Amino acid sequence: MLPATLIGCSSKSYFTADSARAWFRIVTEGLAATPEGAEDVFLCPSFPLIRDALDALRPLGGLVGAQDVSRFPAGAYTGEVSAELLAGMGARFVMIGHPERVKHLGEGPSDFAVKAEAAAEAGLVPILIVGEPERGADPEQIIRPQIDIAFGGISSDAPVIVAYEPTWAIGAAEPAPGDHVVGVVARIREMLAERRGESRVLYGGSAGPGTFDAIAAAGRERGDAAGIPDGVFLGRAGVDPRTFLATVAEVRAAVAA
Ligand SMILES: O=C(CO)COP(=O)(O)O
Repeated sequence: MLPATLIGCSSKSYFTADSARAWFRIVTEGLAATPEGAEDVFLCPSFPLIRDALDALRPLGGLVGAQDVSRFPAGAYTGEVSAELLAGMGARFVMIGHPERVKHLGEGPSDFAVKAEAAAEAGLVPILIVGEPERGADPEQIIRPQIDIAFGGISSDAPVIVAYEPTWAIGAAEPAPGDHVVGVVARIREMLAERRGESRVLYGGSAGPGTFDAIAAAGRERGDAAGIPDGVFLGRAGVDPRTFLATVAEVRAAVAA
């Protein structure tokens, strides 16, 4: 079973050994002081930090994901990190389809499909990042194929997470407007309802304190509960441990309200 709410951070390539140590210390202290611990929290750090992330978060019920996975099985693939290794270590998630991997590493939909398959085969849950590349592009037309292609090779029973991250809102001055997010998340849920397995939908893209509240308020205003995501997926803001803790507190309060 996937947690009902998920508040996560992809630390991308931001952490140094020292800043990661500080993050784990501050975040685990903060979460340990809450009744929920880390039961709704996950971190996708760089590969070398996966063990530290597991040691820090798992005792509090938190989950750990990887930012990428090899398309190959364990074997003679120098530099690769197999899904089997990640799963065996205790990781639960693998990010797939992030626009930064498209832009900087030339990945595309066929890579995402192969990686989702490798992940699911090892029992890892793919976190598929979807979203329109430019402001104004039709999210409906873009996201449906992203989901269909990436999940085309995995069983309909496999659990999946979709993070709605419009490319224009990643690394931007502000997140996508709440009203826009609500409309797209509701559609993504309809697309995922065609699958048999469990799914969660998150929002990411310059998310931080205030983002989930704004989306939830827009959802209530539209009377569209299905448009409110199951949580948020932070980049930059989450790399600051105190901002991450503030976001966790905000989402928990909003969900409980
Ligand atoms: O890409 C992201 C998470 O996957 C979001 O990054 P930022 O929050 O830094 O825009």
